[in-house]
Amino acid sequence: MNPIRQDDFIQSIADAFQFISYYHPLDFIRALGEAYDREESPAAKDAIAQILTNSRMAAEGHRPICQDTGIAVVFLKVGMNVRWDATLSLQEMVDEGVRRAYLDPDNPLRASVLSDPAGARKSTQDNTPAVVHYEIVPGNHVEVICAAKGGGSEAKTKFAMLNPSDDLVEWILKTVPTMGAGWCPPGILGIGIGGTPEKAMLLAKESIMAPCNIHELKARAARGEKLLRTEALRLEIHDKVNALGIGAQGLGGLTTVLDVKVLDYPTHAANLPVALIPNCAATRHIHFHLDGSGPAKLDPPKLADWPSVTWTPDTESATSVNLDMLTREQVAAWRPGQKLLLNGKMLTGRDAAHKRIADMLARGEKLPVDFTNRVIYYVGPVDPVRDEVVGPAGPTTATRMDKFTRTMLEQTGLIAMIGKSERGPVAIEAIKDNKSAYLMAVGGAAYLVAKAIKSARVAGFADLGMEAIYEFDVKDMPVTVAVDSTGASVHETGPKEWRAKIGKIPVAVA
Ligand SMILES: O=C(O)C[C@H](O)C(=O)O
Repeated sequence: MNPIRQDDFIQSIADAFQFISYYHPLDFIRALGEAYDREESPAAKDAIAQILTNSRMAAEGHRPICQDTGIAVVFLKVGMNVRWDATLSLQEMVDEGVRRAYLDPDNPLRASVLSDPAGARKSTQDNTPAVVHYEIVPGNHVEVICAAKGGGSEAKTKFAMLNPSDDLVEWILKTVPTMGAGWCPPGILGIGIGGTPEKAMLLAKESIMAPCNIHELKARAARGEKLLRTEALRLEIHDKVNALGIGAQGLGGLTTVLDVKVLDYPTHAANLPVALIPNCAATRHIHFHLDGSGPAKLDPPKLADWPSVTWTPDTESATSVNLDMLTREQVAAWRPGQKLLLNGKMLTGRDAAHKRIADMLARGEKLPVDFTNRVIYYVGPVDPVRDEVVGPAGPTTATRMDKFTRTMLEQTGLIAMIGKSERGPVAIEAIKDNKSAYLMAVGGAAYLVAKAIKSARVAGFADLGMEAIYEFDVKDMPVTVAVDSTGASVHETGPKEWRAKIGKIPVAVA
């Protein structure tokens, strides 16, 4: 075997991260297309239609599926007979590939990675370092898996050290509803069972690198074939989680998970460790081998393989809203589930901007931006290229902004918010008290949403990069009223309604 050349390895990593930024795995797209066909909840079906349309647009335009282009995760299985023609370490080579991919001038990806996580939280600018997992295996080639894992789904990771006599499925069915919709369902659940706590976590992450194939398991079960314990668990958890009725984007519906993956490992007699890692609607990973014959060749999928679903704004039933003339009375009149098309100017801000605003207000300082009668969009966009005004710009998880909501509504003049997923009790109380509202856009439909943005400028906190405050001018940006001025929330009513409709399985729900 020829040695693996440093530049071939680096180029393969760079190509892989570019490729997965705009191509969903086809198995995932097929599973999502089948979920769309099956879905009976109108709100969930509309959300899946946006995700599918966005996916095809990203594949066509070679622009990111999601504004959160992820943290780079790489699994390497290195054959014991592999020889290298390289001077850099494996971590350094992976990081150089990630750097090239994320700084590619044709399709720059978002720099989401921050150093000093418990302190200054400063962008590393190029999304390095990657998180690399190594295994040394027999053989003379290198097997590589590259995944771009979004922060919203990582945030919903769960771990428990159960007692050996505890019911693992019961724990999962109690836990999934507590994860809300911030992990952007429909997606995949990865479950790692056994080993030690860190081993269970790694198994859960590794499990979601496999293709969606639960339909094959179902077919085998229907033929009466005997399934392995882990395969039977996959089927049981898949059906029972979907029976919870959480649905796409937590709006209530038939499909919450497209697949469930399980990997296990022997464990100590006193322990039953279990890790749960969800993968979002922007599931992105790719697998390839290197054997010294050159860089990896990645086959682009054909657009004809995407389901023929095309979402367009519903100008007939949706209410057009002029943000430039918006009044508190109009906001108070919106009702849960109402579809809106937003027009005019909005401000943006997410985690770092909210923290800084709260700190400035506490010190009695003047903010750089006037929020009076304005709407804020929780987003961290990708930088624009060519004729774009902004890159993909889908919503970020709103619950992280809950603790700032009362301050924003009562001290800045803000009148409404846009994000994704549910709001927690603290935010809902603040919304009710201030007769405000919370609107949701579809997480994972970032390129489609960005097409509604007609101009963008940084309005404050420029040093925060993608977390700066922007002003967007939008035309027909699609959102749904998720919490109205009375505190009614579609994320509570939707899943409850669909759980009752599906409701055949007696499960313990938190
Ligand atoms: O960082 C983002 O833009 C989104 C994040 O992945 C989230 O889902 O909250």
